[in-house]
This record gives sequence, structure tokens and C-alpha cells, in this order.
Amino acid sequence: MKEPQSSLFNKQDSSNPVDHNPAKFNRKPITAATAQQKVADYVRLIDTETISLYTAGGRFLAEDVQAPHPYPHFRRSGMDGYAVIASDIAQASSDHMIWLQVIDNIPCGQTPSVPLIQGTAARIMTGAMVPDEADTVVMLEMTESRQAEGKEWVGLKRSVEQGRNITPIGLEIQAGDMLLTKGAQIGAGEISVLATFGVHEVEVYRRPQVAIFSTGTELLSVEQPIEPGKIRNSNSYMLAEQVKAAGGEPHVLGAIMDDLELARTTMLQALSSYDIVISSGGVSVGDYDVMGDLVRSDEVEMLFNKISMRPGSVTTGAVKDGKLLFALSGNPGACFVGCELLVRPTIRQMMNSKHDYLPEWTATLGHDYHKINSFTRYVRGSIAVEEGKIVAYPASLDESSVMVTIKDSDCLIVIPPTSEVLPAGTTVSVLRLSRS
Ligand SMILES: Nc1nc2c(c(=O)[nH]1)N[C@H]1C(S)=C(S)[C@@H](COP(=O)(O)OP(=O)(O)OC[C@H]3O[C@@H](n4cnc5c(N)ncnc54)[C@H](O)[C@@H]3O)O[C@H]1N2
Ligand code: MOO
Repeated sequence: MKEPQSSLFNKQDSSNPVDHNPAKFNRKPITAATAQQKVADYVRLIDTETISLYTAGGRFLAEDVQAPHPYPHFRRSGMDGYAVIASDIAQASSDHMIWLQVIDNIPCGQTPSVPLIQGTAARIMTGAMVPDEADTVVMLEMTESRQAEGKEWVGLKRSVEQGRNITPIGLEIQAGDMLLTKGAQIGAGEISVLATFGVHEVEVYRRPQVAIFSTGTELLSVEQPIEPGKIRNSNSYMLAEQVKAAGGEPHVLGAIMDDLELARTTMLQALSSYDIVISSGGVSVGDYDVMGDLVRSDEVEMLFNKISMRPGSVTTGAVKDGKLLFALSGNPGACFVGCELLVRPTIRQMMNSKHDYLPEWTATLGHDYHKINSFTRYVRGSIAVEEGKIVAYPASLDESSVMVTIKDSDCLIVIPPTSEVLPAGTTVSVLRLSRS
């Protein structure tokens, strides 16, 4: 093992790890909501960049977009048929067919070439511009056509209500309407709006660059074969996926040994190079829990190192030079929850998202929940809709150390502190995970 190079903590290194500092045992828990607020107080909007519309999916808008013109911006035919003057065909019936002379042919993309007058019609296609004089479009299926005296005629056996099959100017959007506001996440619908109004370059918030490292001498890389007492570093990759889903760009720095100096260098380098830093592991009270020690040093300003929640009671937040560090638990369940409750909102707040926290639903507990605790539990679970009610089922295995049921969960069921079994049928809050 490496000799200590830091005098941060007396006798605090891997070779002589026992730390008798009582500070690590005297942690003051705060609620998850308070921790979220403490973090939010440090969030600053990230800078912006201009990108092509083609690559804007998933990004967050950094500009308000107003309509420069109405939409549609011309009177548009909703059917393939004939543009007519409704009063011309008011008397049409199966006994009294009315014939109009076809004087124009208007495909999509072209403007009418002659004005319609009483007794005439223009053949027109769906999406084409309706002549100013026409007030109705009759579907092709309702018409007959014939040629006579070298002219083309259209016959109708029925009258059609005035205005039918014409989309008026501005039906969807009026000029000057606010279409999208800063912080809107760009999906297919937003891209359609932007494309419609010719916004081919979009100003968006830069994706926060998020460094991820894991601490643990027991950690193997995913490529390595298992060894007695060692496990593969799954948290770094799980966190990278969570960061991506939140809208950030993950940078997996890998795993480091439980060595204070190494953790310190890694943390400081990451804080200087990235927008947010996440670590996993080493935040409890164990002999090798180096991250817990580091955040109590004067290297960073600690915001909290205990949250009254499970899993993730040891979740720690700190700040250095305005940058946030999240030292999450090594236990996969706790690591996952810490990221969803604290890191995800931070990434989204930096991009001005109005949907920063996990959406909350009210549900019915699907079966009894037996674990009692003085802390609020965020129990991974799955949602079902039964007889029109949302029912949330806690996962069969939900310990902090359990990894496998994270993949089966689409919500976190919020179980308030309780000293009794919570029976099935209890109304609970659930936080929806983004996969749901
Ligand atoms: N005496 C006490 N012991 C513990 C306490 C306590 O209050 N007093 N708290 C327990 C709770 S609650 C949790 S949660 C864990 C938190 O431990 P750490 O965050 O310090 O994490 P580690 O000890 O480093 O690791 C815990 C567990 O997770 C595995 N691990 C670590 N990193 C990874 C990774 N990258 N990928 C997959 N798995 C990982 C590690 O091997 C351990 O099994 O502490 C309790 N103990
Ligand atoms: O921090 Mo631990 O995950 O509360 O169980």
C-alpha cells in the first residue's frame, strides 16, 4: 500500500487507516428535501451553444421562440377536391345536379392562377392554397367530372356547408405567439415547431460535463475476471447512464483504490475539469471510507453528509469554487437513489429545466411493507394500473446493497418514517423514474 503523502488527516491513509476522529460518527441528518434545496442554492445556469436543429433532440432550449408568422400562413385545402363558392352549389341534389366549369388546377406548392367567379371551380389538392374567392372545398369522391365543348366540368349532387375543408390562416398559431420558452426540452413535437418556423439553428444549454469515479480497492474493471473478495465496478456505468438520461454528458474516470491522497487528487482534478463530480463509495464510517474524510477537510465546503433517507443515508454533498460534488454511497441501491434525487435535478436545473425533480404521483401500496425505519424510505418498485387505480409494488429485494432489482423498477415508493407495518392499500407518493 501507498505511504501517505498528505497531512490532511493525521494517520489517515490505507496503510494505517484507523481514524478516531469522532466527527465521522456525529453526522447531522437533514431531510432529502432540505438536501435538494441546499444543492439547488448552488446551481448556476450553464453557458449556451448554437447547434443544428438536426442534433437538437433531447437538449434544453436557451432561447424563447416566438412565431414570426401565423400557421398555416395561407388558407389551406384539407382534401383533394374542388374549391368552390358554396352559394353556387346550395341547391344541388340527386335530382338536380349542378355543374361548375373547372377553370384552374392547383397542386400543392402553387398559387391559384385565375380568380374564381360564380359558376366556376378549381381542382385542388390537399395542402394547396385555396383561391381567395372560394369558401369551400368539396371532396373528389362527392363529384363527377366531364368534358364538354372543349371545357372541363365538375358536377355535384349535394350542397356542402360553407367553410368545409378549408383550414383558416393562423388556426394553429398566430403571428407573435410564444411557441417555446427557455428550458423546454426539445423532443419530436418541439423539433416540428422549430422546423415549421425555420429555426434551423437552435440556442441550447451546453450539456453539463459530469465526472464519475468510484472508490474501492475491491473494484475490478468490467473487463477483468472475478477474483475472491473483489467485484466489478458497476456503479460508474450505472451512474453514467443516469447522467445521460438526465441530459448530462458522463465521463467515467474509472475506479481508484481506497487511498486518501489518490482520492484527493482525483477529486480535485475532476472538480477543475468538469462541471459536476460524482463519486461512489467510501462515504460511510469505515476505516477506508476516504470520501467521507475528504469532504470534512478544508478542500471543499461540505453541504451535508447525512440525509434522513434510506437507502442513501450517507449521501454527501459538497461544493468547491461553485462546482458541486456528490459523494454517493457505494451500495448500488443507495448510489442509484442518491443520483436520482440529487444529481439528476442538478443537471436539469443547470439547463433551466422546469421538470427538474422526479415527477410525483399518488398511488396505492400494492402489498404490505414490513420494514420499519425512522428515516424516509425511497423503495424501488413497479407501477401497475389496476381497475383504474395506480398501484405501486415494492421490489422483493430492496436493500441498499442489492443491485439486481434496480433494473425492474419504474418508481421509488416514498415510505415515510414508521414504526409499524404499512398495509397494502395505503395511499403513498411515488416518484416516477424516467424509464416509466
Ligand atoms: N458501522 C457502520 N457501517 C455502515 C454504516 C454505518 O452507518 N455504520 N452505513 C451503512 C450504509 S447505510 C451504507 S449505504 C454503506 C455505505 O458505504 P459506503 O458508501 O462507504 O460504500 P463502500 O463501503 O465503499 O461500499 C459499500 C458496498 O458497495 C460496494 N461498492 C462500492 N463501490 C462499488 C461500485 N463502484 N460498483 C459496485 N459496488 C460497489 C462495496 O463493495 C460494498 O459492498 O455503509 C454501511 N456501513
Ligand atoms: O446509506 Mo444506506 O444506503 O442508508 O442503507
